Amino acid sequence: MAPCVHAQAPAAGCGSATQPERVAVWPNAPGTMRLESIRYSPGSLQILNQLQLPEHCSYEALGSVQQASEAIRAMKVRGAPAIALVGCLSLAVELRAGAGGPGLASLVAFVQNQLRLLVAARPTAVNMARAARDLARVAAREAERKGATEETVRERVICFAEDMLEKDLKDNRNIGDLGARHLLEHTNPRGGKVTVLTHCNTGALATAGYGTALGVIRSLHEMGRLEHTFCTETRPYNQGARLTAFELVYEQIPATLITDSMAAAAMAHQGVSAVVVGADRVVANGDTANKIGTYQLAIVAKHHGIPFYVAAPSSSCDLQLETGREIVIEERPSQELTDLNGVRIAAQGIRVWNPAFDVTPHELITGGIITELGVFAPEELRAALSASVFSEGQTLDNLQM
Ligand SMILES: CSC[C@H]1O[C@H](OP(=O)(O)O)[C@H](O)[C@@H]1O
Repeated sequence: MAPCVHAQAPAAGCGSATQPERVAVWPNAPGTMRLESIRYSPGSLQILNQLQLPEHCSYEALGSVQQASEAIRAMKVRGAPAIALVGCLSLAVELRAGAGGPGLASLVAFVQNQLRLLVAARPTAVNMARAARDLARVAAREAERKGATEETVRERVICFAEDMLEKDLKDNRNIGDLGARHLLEHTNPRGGKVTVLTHCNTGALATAGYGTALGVIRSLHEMGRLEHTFCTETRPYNQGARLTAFELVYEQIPATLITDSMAAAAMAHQGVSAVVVGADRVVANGDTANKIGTYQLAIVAKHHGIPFYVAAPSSSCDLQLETGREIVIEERPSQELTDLNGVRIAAQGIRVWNPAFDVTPHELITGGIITELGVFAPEELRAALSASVFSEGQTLDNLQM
């Protein structure tokens, strides 16, 4: 089968642990380079194993949906957009290898079953569920078309999955630029520059590239308007200390790592202009599920009168849920909290609660919700999105796949 026109060429590695090798250059951004969490070419999918960052930079091939589902559940690859991309591209690899069938009906059923497996891996982020609904619809509609063959069904699903890569990168560029401009207009830049505090990892390691909240920081830096970044370590998985710090150092963006417990003091004494975080699921009223610790950052930002922004593509929005109370919050193994690099740090016998996310009420998102379509107040989101990108109908939860 001929590859869809936009398949990515395989890229170089990411070099040594401390000095990662430079890889593809951002479109329209002279001089900056990017890390790649995902490497894809027709029939081949590799992920950067993020459990080993920042010490070791190694790519792992994923040849099946089962392997992708295991890698997502283990958080070798994480980040709402990256999870959806890896899930869908793993299905594309399987289909190109001839999996599924024989016959149109069994091929469509195979696609639906594989997508269910991927959606179940991590339930809070909506991106995989949204992509699964869309891909299942693409497969079913092609199979119903007069003259359809197994080949055409495979090709339609593969092209849809490959399209997602380019779209995510383009969306992140828009999120970065729109968010940077809004932030500069709505805060009081000292000397024309702003200081931003961010949480978890929302950069190239959580997406197809550039990032969402970290994309805003990249755009500010590219405009010469970023004074400084504070990134929180983001216990217990340490996405900030291990991944965001890695990206910021890699691109020589001025930044300081702080513990999660230092965030209030940083907002009180370090001239923070704005807080910008990512999202795993933004619902219709603007309530947002994001990495655990986000909710308290929003409370502290409100106390200090610092604008609090959520940056997320429309693919992270779920208008079929009215409020954040409906969002399923993933709970993760206690070892992620009791152990550090395989060494136990918590007292034996202590009970553990380890929710991977919390929900920030829309009232605390005072800066706005930055999407690729624009920056919206929470109360504007539903109208802004439902007109432009959301095909209503099938709900995400009861995927009739
Ligand atoms: C653009 S990534 C969005 C989101 O995903 C991260 O969660 P995880 O690392 O557990 O997959 C974090 O909540 C980011 O804000």
